[in-house]
Parts: sequence; structure tokens; C-alpha cells
Amino acid sequence: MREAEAHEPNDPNAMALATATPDGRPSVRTILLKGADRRGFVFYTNLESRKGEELEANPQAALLFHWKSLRRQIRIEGPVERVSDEEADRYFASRSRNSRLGAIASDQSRPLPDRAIFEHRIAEATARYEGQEPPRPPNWSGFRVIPQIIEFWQDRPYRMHDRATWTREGEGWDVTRLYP
Ligand SMILES: Cc1cc2nc3c(=O)[nH]c(=O)nc-3n(C[C@H](O)[C@H](O)[C@H](O)COP(=O)(O)O)c2cc1C
Ligand SMILES: Cc1ncc(COP(=O)(O)O)c(C=O)c1O
Repeated sequence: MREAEAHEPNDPNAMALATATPDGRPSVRTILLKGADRRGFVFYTNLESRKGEELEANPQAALLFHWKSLRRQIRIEGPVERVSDEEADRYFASRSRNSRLGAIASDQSRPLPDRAIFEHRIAEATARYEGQEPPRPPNWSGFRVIPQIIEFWQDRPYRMHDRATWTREGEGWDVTRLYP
């Protein structure tokens, strides 16, 4: 990630998030990585969005980074858990005031008949929380993807790439090289 931060033109923390319905219909969208440690990879979103509902019904996900400037790809797969309310509150409080008001005003992934309705809801939230800290909406929180498999891919000439897959084995990781 440090190398991506130094080389990518923008959003080095942008990644694709794949989810699926319980009957196996997949969907994918871009999100931002907001935390990574030994426990897993954290992102924030609206819990009633399409991804939020799919993760509620089927708490399994896959993440993908493609850092074009580095010609590198990382794939991550595993079950997800919700972050604690305290962790979500802390991250929400770190966001700009306007981003917090936007999260309050947005019914993410629901039909919006007219942009003016969203702008009106933002104006309402702005007026309502004047002089106060806008609180985290109960339907806005974070998920942690707990990695079971991580694959690193590095471009090499003539498609003779380097691939290595790390699979969780108890407390450690089994590392296996794969053909490109
Ligand atoms: C670069 C980029 C970063 C994004 N980051 C997030 C994010 O961190 N959280 C989020 O809810 N949506 C984010 N979005 C918007 C999502 O891609 C998506 O449009 C939205 O979350 C609704 O997805 P859904 O209907 O599948 O739930 C981002 C979009 C882009 C292009
Ligand atoms: C709707 C939405 N929510 C959340 C995020 C996460 O980023 P931030 O907390 O920095 O706004 C994004 C980033 O693009 C976004 O589009």
C-alpha cells in the first residue's frame, strides 16, 4: 500500500468489492479501504445499500486491488463481520461535515426520482444539525473482510507473471506459487 500511495495518481486505497446473493448472483463495485490490520480489511457503507443487504444475507466477500502504475494485483477473499459501533462512530466522526451530512441524506442504492429531492434532504440535514455534530446514522457502518486467501500478482514480460497465493492455515499462512 505504501508503494501504491507513492505511485498511483489517485485513490490508491480504491478496491473492487464483490458480494453475492445467497443463491449465488454476484455484484461488484468500487469502495475505499479505510483500515487494515491483522484482523482484516475495513470499509464503510450504507447497510441498506445493495452491498449491505447482500452481505447481511451472505456474509462472504472478495476484494480486488489493481494498481496499474505498479502493474500489480491483489485478491482477497473471506467472511465479513460488522465493525463495532465504537469503531464506526470513530471513523464517521473523522469524515468532513458535508460527507457526514451526505450519508445522513442518502438512501444509498434506492431509487431517486429527482436530484433535487436529494439536495432538499441535504439542506434539511444541514439545518437540523446546525451547531451540532451530525450523528452516524444507524444504517451507516463498516464491514471487516477477514482474509482466508490473499493472492499477489506481479506483471512480468510476455505474460510470465509471478503469482503467489497465501491461504490461512491455523495461526499462520500457507504460501503457494501458481502458474501465471
Ligand atoms: C473510487 C470510488 C470509491 C468509492 N468508495 C465507496 C465507499 O467507500 N463506500 C461506499 O459505500 N461507496 C463507495 N463508492 C460508491 C460505490 O462504488 C457504489 O456506487 C455504492 O456504494 C453503491 O453500491 P451498491 O448499490 O452495490 O451497494 C465509491 C465509488 C468509487 C468510484
Ligand atoms: C458514498 C460513499 N461513501 C463512503 C465513501 C468512503 O469514503 P469517505 O469516507 O472518504 O467519504 C465514498 C468514497 O467515494 C463514497 O462514495
